Amino acid sequence: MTLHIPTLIAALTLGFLLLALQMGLSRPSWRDQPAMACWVAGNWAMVGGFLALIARAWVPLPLSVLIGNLLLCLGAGLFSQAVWVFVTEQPLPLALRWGWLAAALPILAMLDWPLSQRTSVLSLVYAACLLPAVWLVFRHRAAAERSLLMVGTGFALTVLALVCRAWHAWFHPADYQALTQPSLGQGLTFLAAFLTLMTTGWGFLLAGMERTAQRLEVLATHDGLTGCFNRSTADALLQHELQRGQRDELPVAFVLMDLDHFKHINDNHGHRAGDEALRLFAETVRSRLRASDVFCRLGGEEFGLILPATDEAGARRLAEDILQATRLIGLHGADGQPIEVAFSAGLVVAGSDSRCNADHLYRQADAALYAAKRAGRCQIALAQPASS
Ligand SMILES: Nc1nc2c(ncn2[C@@H]2O[C@H](COP(=O)(O)OP(=O)(O)OP(=O)(O)O)[C@@H](O)[C@H]2O)c(=O)[nH]1
Repeated sequence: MTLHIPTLIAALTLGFLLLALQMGLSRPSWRDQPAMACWVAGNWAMVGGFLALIARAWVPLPLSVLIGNLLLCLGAGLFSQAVWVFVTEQPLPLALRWGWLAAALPILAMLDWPLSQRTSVLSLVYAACLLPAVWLVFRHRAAAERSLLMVGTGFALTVLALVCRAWHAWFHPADYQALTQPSLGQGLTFLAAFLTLMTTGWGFLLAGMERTAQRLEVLATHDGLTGCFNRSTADALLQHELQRGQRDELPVAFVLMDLDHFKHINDNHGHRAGDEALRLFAETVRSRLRASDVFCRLGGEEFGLILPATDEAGARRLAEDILQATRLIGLHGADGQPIEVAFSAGLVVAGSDSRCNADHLYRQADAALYAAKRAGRCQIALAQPASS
C-alpha cells in the first residue's frame, strides 16, 4: 500500500484553506481576540506553505523549498503563539519570537541537502515550534478550558508524528528521493503530522467559544465593578441557603450593608473615586470571608452577606471586623484628601427551626439597617430573630 503524496498535500491545503476561510468569514476582524487572529494568520501561512511546495512543478526547486518551509515553520510558530496568547493573555516573550526566527534559519543552509536529511531536520524544527504550546497547556491544565486540553493533546500528537517523520526520513533515505515519491512511511508521517495540526484548529475554535460562554455566565451572575454576585443570583442563593439551613438544622445569618454618605464621595471626589471606594470595600469584605459565605452587591452602594451555619454572635463578630477594616481603607481623592469609607448594617439570623423565606429575611434586615442609619450610621443593628 502507498499513499499518493500530491493528493495528500492538495487535501491538506484545502483543509487549512477551508478553516482559514471559515474563521475569516465568521468575523470580519479578530482584532479584539488576538489569539484567534494569530491562529487565522497561522492557517494562512500553512496554506501559503503548501502552495509553495506544490509550486515546485513550475518554479525553481530551491525557491519552493525555501518559501514553502519558511511558511510552514511560520504557521507552526503562529499556532503556538496563539495558544500562548490565549492561555497567558500576554504577548509572546521576545526571546521565543527570535528563537523561532532562528529555528527557521537552518532552512537556508539546507537548500542543497538530500531531501531525506532536510526532511528529518525540518520535522524537528516544526516540532520545536509547537513544544512551547504543549508545555504551556499542560502546565495550566487545571485552569484551562477542556477544549484547550484537546488542542494541547493534538499538538503533542503532531510533535510525536514529526519526530517519527524525522526518524523515518533519517533511517530510510530511499523513501525520500522526492517529495512526491509514493511511499507508505513518508505518506503516513506526513499525513499524521499535518492532519493532527489542522484538526487542532477546530479544538482552538471550541476553546474560544468555551471561554466566551464562561465569561457570559460570569457577566450574567456577577457585578462587573466589584466581582460580587449580582442581585438575582443573591436572591436565588439566599433562598437556597435558607432551605439548606432548615434541612440541616443550622442557622443562616444575613447582613445587609449600605455605605454611609456615599453620595458625598461621588459629589465631592467624582464617580471614579466612588467606584474605587466600592471596589476597595468589596476587596476588604472578600478577604475576611469563608469559602462558604456568599457576598453580593444588591444595588448601588448596598451589599449583602449570606453566612451559612453562622449564629448571631458569629455574624456580629464578622460584621464588626469588616466595619473596622473598612474604616482603615486608605482611599484618597485626586486632591490628596482622605476619603472616609464606612457602612451601616442590619443583621438578621434565621434560626434552624424558622420557616422564613428570602423576602421576609431581606425585609427584616432592611428594617434593621434603617434603624442603624437613624441611630447615627457606622454601626450594626440587630433585627428581631426571623420567623415565618
Ligand atoms: N460611583 C458610583 N456611584 C454609585 C454607583 N451606584 C450608585 N451610586 C451612587 O450612590 C449614591 C447613593 O446615595 P444615597 O442613596 O443618597 O446614599 P448615601 O449618600 O450613602 O446616604 P446614606 O445611605 O443615607 O448614608 C447615589 O449618588 C448613586 O448615584 C456606582 O456603581 N458607582
